[in-house]
Amino acid sequence: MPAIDIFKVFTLEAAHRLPNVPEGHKCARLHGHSFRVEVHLRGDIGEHSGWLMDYADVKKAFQPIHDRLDHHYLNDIEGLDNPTSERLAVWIWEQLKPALPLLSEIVVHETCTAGSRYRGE
Ligand SMILES: Nc1nc2c(c(=O)[nH]1)N=C([C@H](O)[C@H](O)COP(=O)(O)OP(=O)(O)OP(=O)(O)O)CN2
Ligand SMILES: [Zn+2]
Repeated sequence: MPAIDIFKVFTLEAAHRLPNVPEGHKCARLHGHSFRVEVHLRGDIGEHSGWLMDYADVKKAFQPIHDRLDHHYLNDIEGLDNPTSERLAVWIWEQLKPALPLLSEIVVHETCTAGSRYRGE
């Protein structure tokens, strides 16, 4: 069976401010986003199951992370004192990788037009 990529998308609402931006930058002010997080996995399609992994199991693995982020002030979370979308993508990867060894990519959409992609490299 060939290798395949699958993904599941999660949404969460959260507030943040960026403490290290230049003086006067709009992102130094408290504001919020409807973040969209894509969790990608890569591996072989199961011979019998016909899938890589049940999407429901991806959702279960992501739930504790969703609980920590959704409707929270990101700057208060350990490891997210400067919660850029780049830092958030790496943070989510580090939280999720132990539960999802097939994790291949995290994409964080901070707005409709901007975001980050992390592949654990
Ligand atoms: N490389 C990064 N740049 C910026 C980040 C970031 O996390 N990484 N974050 C911000 C802000 O938090 C902001 O929320 C997003 O910025 P921006 O795309 O400028 O937001 P707008 O919706 O106002 O964009 P427009 O396309 O101009 O409407 C800033 N930069
Ligand atoms: Zn922002």
